[in-house]
Amino acid sequence: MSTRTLIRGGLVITAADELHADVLIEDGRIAALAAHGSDVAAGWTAERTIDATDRYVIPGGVDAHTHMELPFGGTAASDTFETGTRAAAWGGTTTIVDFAVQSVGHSLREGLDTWYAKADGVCAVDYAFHMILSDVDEHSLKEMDKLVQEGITSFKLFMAYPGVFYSDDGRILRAMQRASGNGGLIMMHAENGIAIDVLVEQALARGETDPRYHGEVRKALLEAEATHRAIQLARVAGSPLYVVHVSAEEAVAELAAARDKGLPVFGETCPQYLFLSTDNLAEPDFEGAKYVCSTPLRPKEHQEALWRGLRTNDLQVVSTDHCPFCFKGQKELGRGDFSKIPNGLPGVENRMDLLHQAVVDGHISRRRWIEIACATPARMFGLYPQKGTLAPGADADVVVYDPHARQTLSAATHHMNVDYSAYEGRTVTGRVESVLSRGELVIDHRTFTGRAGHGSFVPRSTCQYLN
Ligand SMILES: NC(=O)NCCC(=O)O
Ligand SMILES: [Zn+2]
Ligand SMILES: [Zn+2]
Repeated sequence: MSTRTLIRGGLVITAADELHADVLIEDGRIAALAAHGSDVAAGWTAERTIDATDRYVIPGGVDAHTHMELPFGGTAASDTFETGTRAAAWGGTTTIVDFAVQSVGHSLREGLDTWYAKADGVCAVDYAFHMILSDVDEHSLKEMDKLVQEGITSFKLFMAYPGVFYSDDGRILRAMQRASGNGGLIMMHAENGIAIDVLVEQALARGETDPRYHGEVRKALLEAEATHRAIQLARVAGSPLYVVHVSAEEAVAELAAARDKGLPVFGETCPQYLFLSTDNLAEPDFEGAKYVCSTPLRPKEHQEALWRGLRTNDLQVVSTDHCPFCFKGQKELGRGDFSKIPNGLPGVENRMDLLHQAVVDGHISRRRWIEIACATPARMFGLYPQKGTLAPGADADVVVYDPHARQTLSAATHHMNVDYSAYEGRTVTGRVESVLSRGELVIDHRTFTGRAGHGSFVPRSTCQYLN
């Protein structure tokens, strides 16, 4: 049976356009858009009408970098696929791309099947997977081809974390060569992990154990060096490259120089690098542990380069790298030794609001907000135009957004399964009011009306951002 929903009276914003239009949804897809008051829109009827007067009507957010339940440092990220996708819905994100993990000594298949099982039947919104390569060998290189066919079209490699996820340059080059043949996109955690481990050892030997030293040893120059090296390896392999969680001004400069040469090199940053800094890492009484992630938070001066990169398109995507660990019992594992603090910050619920605040603050335009948070991640990872835009035929993943509401971000009110907010007490302008996922209301005027299991796995095509 056909179900029709009408969203009346809002300002529709996509990466390409802003239009005062009504949106007709039928059978989980956008059926049509028509100007308010037009004969076409006036003729529409529906079982359900949502009043979006004085509201924005925007595509559901696409968060291309999350880690639900990621095992890390002897513990695991505290959001499950159930709690994490519910929090995503609250924050106006209707698609996540999470990272399935290949463990050393195991196949990609085993890792991917573990992630399918974790997510199956529990997600509130749609999800897709990238694959983390931790053990590049002949077998896993062949498996990459099969995964691309299966809709897992991007592969993350780590120049950091020796002994865990780390790949040396030879393995990275081989994976890039394979990706250049099968259409996969290589995503890079670009930090010189071998050098960082030396600096960690030396810092601890000097008794420098507080969280702030996490930021000091993970030097901006070592992010820039790894970014430069990854770009050169990708050139040699003839593959495109997407650098994840860029935080250092010097790394942005490497990306900009590569892009000036016309190379297919892309960069992602995250809200924590745009809004937080080493000042947070230096908070007393071990509070700085809440802000330990890698790449690390940088001194405030780096933020302007990130905003500029987002405006000039040297950075294309803002994802969260959502990887929450509770302060109690998880971050605390690193009391007395910063290198034992599990790395990662919560944020899947906050991204759309923080980026709207960036619109209010004049860093980016409204359309650029939608471009970096919805449209480009969808195109970068082969989900467009099913996701990331509002156009006939697209999935009806729609957010009704109140641009005037004021809210104070806090662990007391957020829905992520983590006992602190990285943005505690920060007041932002703008708030998600209602959210549809494939035409189903999952947030209805600030009430969760979704269900675990509504979210489906979405196979992806290859990168659509190259041309
Ligand atoms: N980013 C972070 O600190 N934790 C998650 C793992 C990663 O993305 O490197
Ligand atoms: Zn990473
Ligand atoms: Zn990550």
